[in-house]
Amino acid sequence: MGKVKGKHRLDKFYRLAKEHGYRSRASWKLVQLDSKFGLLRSSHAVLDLCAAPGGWMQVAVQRVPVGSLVIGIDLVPIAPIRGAISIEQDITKPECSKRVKNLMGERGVRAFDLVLHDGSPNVGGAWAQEAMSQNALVIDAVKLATQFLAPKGNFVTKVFRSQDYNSVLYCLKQLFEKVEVDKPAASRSTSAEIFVLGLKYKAPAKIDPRLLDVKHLFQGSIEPPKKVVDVLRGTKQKRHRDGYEDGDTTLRKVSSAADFIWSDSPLEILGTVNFISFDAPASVPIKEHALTTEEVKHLCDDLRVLGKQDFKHLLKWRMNLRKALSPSQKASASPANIDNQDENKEDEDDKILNEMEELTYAMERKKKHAKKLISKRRAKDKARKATGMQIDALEDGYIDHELFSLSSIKGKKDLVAVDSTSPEEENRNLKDSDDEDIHKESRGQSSSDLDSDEERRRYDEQMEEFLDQAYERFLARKEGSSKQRKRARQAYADKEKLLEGGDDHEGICSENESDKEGTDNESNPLMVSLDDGEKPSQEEITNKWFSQDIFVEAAEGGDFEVSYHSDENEMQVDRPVDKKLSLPDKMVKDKKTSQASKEKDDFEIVPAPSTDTSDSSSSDESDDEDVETKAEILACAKKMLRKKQREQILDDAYNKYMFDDEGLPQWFLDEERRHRQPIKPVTKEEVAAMRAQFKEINARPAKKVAEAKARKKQAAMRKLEKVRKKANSISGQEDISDRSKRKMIDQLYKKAVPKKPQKEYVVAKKGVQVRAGKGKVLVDRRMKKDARKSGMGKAGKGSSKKGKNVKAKGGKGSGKGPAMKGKKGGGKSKKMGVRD
Ligand SMILES: C[S@@+](CC[C@H](N)C(=O)[O-])C[C@H]1O[C@@H](n2cnc3c(N)ncnc32)[C@H](O)[C@@H]1O
Repeated sequence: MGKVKGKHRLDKFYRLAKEHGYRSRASWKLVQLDSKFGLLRSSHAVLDLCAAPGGWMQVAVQRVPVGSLVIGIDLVPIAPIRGAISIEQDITKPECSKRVKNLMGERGVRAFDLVLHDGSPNVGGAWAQEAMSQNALVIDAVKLATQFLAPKGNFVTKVFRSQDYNSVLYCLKQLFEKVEVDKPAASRSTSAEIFVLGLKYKAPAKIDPRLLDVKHLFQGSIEPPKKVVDVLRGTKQKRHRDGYEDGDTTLRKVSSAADFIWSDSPLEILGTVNFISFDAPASVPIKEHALTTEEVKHLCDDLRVLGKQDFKHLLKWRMNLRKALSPSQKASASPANIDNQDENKEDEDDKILNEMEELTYAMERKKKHAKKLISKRRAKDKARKATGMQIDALEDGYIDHELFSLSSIKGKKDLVAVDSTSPEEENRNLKDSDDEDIHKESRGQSSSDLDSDEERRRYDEQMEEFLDQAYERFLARKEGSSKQRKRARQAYADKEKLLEGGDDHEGICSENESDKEGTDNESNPLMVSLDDGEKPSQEEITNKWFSQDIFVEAAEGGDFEVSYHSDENEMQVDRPVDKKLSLPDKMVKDKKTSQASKEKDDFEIVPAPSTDTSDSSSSDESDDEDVETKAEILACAKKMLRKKQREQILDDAYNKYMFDDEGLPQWFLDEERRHRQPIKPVTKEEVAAMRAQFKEINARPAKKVAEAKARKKQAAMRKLEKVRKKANSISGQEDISDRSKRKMIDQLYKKAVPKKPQKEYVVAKKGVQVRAGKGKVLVDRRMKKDARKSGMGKAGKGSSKKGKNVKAKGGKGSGKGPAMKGKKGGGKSKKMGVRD
């Protein structure tokens, strides 16, 4: 009867039962039922039917209130259990109830609160027969329960899944207010057993004898409606943990193997039965066939526990077997083909289902990924805003490769389109594309992280500030060099001349462009073929570079001057003296080719700036300057980190002097430059604090000093360790008294620990001069007396060692005693040791 053999028998509950000293693993079933329904804690009298070897009895004794009666009955003797009475009887026999009644009389118990039944008939044989006798035994147990159960008492019985199960339920429902069905975890899923609980016995005055008559009861068993389970999608259906769906109460539904193999609707059979039997004579050749492996037989044993793969396995077995047993049927169209079609359909359904599952999973993954990206981006934006830093364009996910790809510009038209896009349009485009970017990102594509207007503005401001500072530093260094200023002014005038007659320069560019126009229409004008036979000369490159709008506009605005040194092969951008906007020195580039320029006359030759002696000022001075500037910048940067302060600094940057008024007299401009210095956003104190920080960093001990200190510390530790060992050995000696041991140990430690230099107060005699050396403090008499008094006060208060010492010393050297006038001090002074 679904008996488990071999290793599987010794499962978790078997081991647990052993550990807890229970006689059977079945004990755990009652433990679990009791935990769920709370049966035992309120039961003062328990009758356990079919109780051997006594596992349930043990649990009952443990869980019932103290002094309760627990009686166990079984066909076989039960070894004594403390707190329980066991009877050797057949529960189907009338003697059994007599014995119980006698015992009840003896113990003064009128009825039982709980009747348990876990009986299994000891009849080996066919399953159906066994199930029948099992259920008959259940009814015998119910009979006893009706005799001995107190009103509202409970009844627990084990039932085997079979056709009679419904009848048992019907019977119990007549007798109990509530009927529950449960399969505790300790009950093996492979077992057909299930537990039925009759709760709150109705205790009817009269019971219809037919209700407890097995023949009568089981004859009228109702055939439950057939319910076909789609076994291949079984996992999607709601599982009935108790093993039964509503209205489906038949436990053992059997189909013969022959029926299953030759049926036209195998899936229906698999869905309706829970056991495929090989007992019928028609199934014998199937059973003996090589294709019917042990695994198949095992699967047929209980279809309820099978999964989708198992059912597929059975269906495959059926198909193969059909082919093997009747090859003629293979060709015939009807049942086999229909089956095949069915199976194919199922397979397809399966595939679709699997695909759908995979798709949903993939979509979820993508969603998660997109969310992650967005949150990452937000976090970065936040961090950037907090620190006021610019985007690190090289970071992953922030590069729009297309944006910087020249290959995306297919022809001149594209280039014109790029050029002609106004900043407003660009911003609009950026905004429009922002949403798209998010979607792109969510699609896992690389997208550019475009700056917001705010960031662009900040970037421009910072760049301008940087340029301003660089130019101011430059001016500060150059100030005083009137020669230089003169030259700059000269350069400025020359530049104007250059611009006036600069048509040639432009002409070259336009000529070059017009030359190529015909061919450039279809090619990217920004991409130059490397295979071109004629490479552009350095001048051409230079011309092209400086012909860009930005330089022309800047030159027109007088921001800087472009000049070209053909002699020195140097191209230079000169800064005007009276403009703050300047380009860094790096703009001066070395010319690599030494090719002579044909158009050298087109450029004004400006001598390279001579190295001023004031520039080569001492390195100390420049270092100081650097530190000062660095401190200023850092102080400023520190302020910029805070939003409010940053906004304040930015606000202050807007003022009425922002724009250079035109037509102002030169002397006024000079004065302005000299006297109207911008107010720095940081105070002197803040800069000083920053400098102090530098100093602090510089003042940190050098590595070697730190190492030396560490070595010293290590040596001290080693010494202490040695002393500790010695002290241990001293304390271990038995022939020395404790006092002397302590003394010796004290001495050891004194030697080991370096002494702190003690302060020594020296009291001078009147009119005698005393030299106070290192560690000596010169005090007058009054002070000395005060010190002694305070020392005595302490000593008087407590019994501390220190106090005592001070007192003793004070006593010695007090008043007119010899210590005061003593000759030890050479008549000139007396020394008095006072502990800190
Ligand atoms: C599964 S065991 C019970 C285990 C028990 N609940 C425990 O925890 O140890 C089933 C018991 O029912 C007993 N049994 C079967 N038929 C019986 C009957 N007619 N009268 C009494 N006991 C019976 C068997 O002897 C067997 O010991």
